[in-house]
Parts: sequence; structure tokens; C-alpha cells
Amino acid sequence: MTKLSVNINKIATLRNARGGNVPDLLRVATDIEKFGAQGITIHPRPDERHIRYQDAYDLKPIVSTEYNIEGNPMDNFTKMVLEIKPTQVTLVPDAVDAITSNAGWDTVKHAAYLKEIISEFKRNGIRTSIFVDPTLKMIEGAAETGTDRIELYTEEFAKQYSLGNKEAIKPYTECAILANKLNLGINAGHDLSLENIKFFKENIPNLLEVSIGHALICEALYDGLEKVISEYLKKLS
Ligand SMILES: CC(=O)[C@@H](O)[C@H](O)COP(=O)(O)O
Ligand SMILES: NCC(=O)COP(=O)(O)O
Repeated sequence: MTKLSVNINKIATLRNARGGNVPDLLRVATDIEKFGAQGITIHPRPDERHIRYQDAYDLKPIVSTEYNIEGNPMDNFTKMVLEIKPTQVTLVPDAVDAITSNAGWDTVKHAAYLKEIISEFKRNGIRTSIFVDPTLKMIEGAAETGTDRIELYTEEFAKQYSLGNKEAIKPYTECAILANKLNLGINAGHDLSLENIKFFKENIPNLLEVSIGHALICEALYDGLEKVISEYLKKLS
């Protein structure tokens, strides 16, 4: 089974548009879990344009499934994660002003840095995952860092799949096979959707978790969160 972790960044975007507390992020997180999702993901960014650092703290006692916090491990992010101790931290090499995540780690170039920060999170009982492009060299490098898992960056797959190019799954499958050999757990995310998730899952051996936000919230505008989450769960079972 592959776990569904719902990224609630977009709920915070909507809330922040008016400055009040509608929609209530904590209530939505609770409902998402009630509807069967097995995790909640947030990706606070330095400008706090959607998830605020305070949200990350407020969600801790609310999330009863897996709590996944994503971000670039700059000092204030690392301090926050070490205080909150979520189930998992996913390290993403975002630029401060990135509109959204747009690249995985160079796990070879940043090996020493990643090793150090990963061991610090693991010492504190937090599972680690690092965001990577689907290239074998980056998977080998990831294994050297000591991370528990990788998160395959799926934007290119999603883009090609929507154009009808199913061959685009190939590098992801090859990386997953290697990751399995190297005992790395496999997560995936970015632009996954109801349209592409089943095919992606079927081609990735031992896919442990997907984090999905943008498409899922957009789909929920039409069909509602409960129905959409149950459709994802069916496709991931
Ligand atoms: C790590 C990743 O793939 C991103 O999709 C991210 O978590 C979403 O962030 P935004 O909601 O800020 O685009
Ligand atoms: N890690 C990916 C994530 O949390 C959600 O990405 P997206 O579905 O908003 O593209």
C-alpha cells in the first residue's frame, strides 16, 4: 500500500487571502485525516506566503497520522523541525524566492552537508527524506548521506504523462529499483494527480508515500475533499 499524505499549503493560501481564519487550516487537516488520508504535509516557505511557521507548531497536536514537514534546512527551518519533531522531514533545496520546488538535491556536491543535517534529524528521532531528480547518480549519492528515504521529484513525469508520453516513467522506475537495492525508502511528489497517480504507482516498486497538494485541492473544488481523497486511496491501494 502507498500512503497518501495531503499537502495543505493551498488551504493556507486561501486563508491568507483574507487575513482571517477561513478556511480553518486545523479543521481541514483533521477532516482530511477523517476522510482517510494517512498523512499531512506542509511546506512552509521563508516568506510564509501560505503555511506560517506558527501553523507548523499548531498542527503538531492536531495531526494524528504521519506529519511531514518539507523545506530547505536553513537555520530557522531546522530549529523549528527539531522543536516540533514531526514523523518525517523532507529536505528540498529551494531558493528563498522559489515559486514552487523546481529541482532535487545534487546529492554528490552536497554530500557532506546533507550527511550532517540528516544525522542531526535522525538523532532526534525524525525520519528523513530528500527530494531528488530521477537520476541514478543522485540516488547513489542519496544512499551515501544516510537518509531513510528519497522523494522522487515527479514534475517532469506529470508533464510528459499529460502529453501522452508514458515512456517518461522509465527513469523513475530505474531509480526506484536502485533505491530498493540500496535500502532507501521511496516517496514521491509534485504535480501528481488523479489522472496520473495510478500509472505512477503501478510502475514504482515499493512506493511508500506520495504527497499531493495542488492537484488534489483543485480536484476537490469540483468533487469535494472526501470524495477526492477516497478516489486517491482506491488508486493507491
Ligand atoms: C517539494 C514539492 O514538490 C513541492 O510540491 C511543494 O511541497 C509544494 O510547495 P508549494 O505549495 O509552495 O508549491
Ligand atoms: N512533496 C510534494 C508535495 O507535497 C505536493 O506537491 P504538489 O502536489 O502541490 O505539486
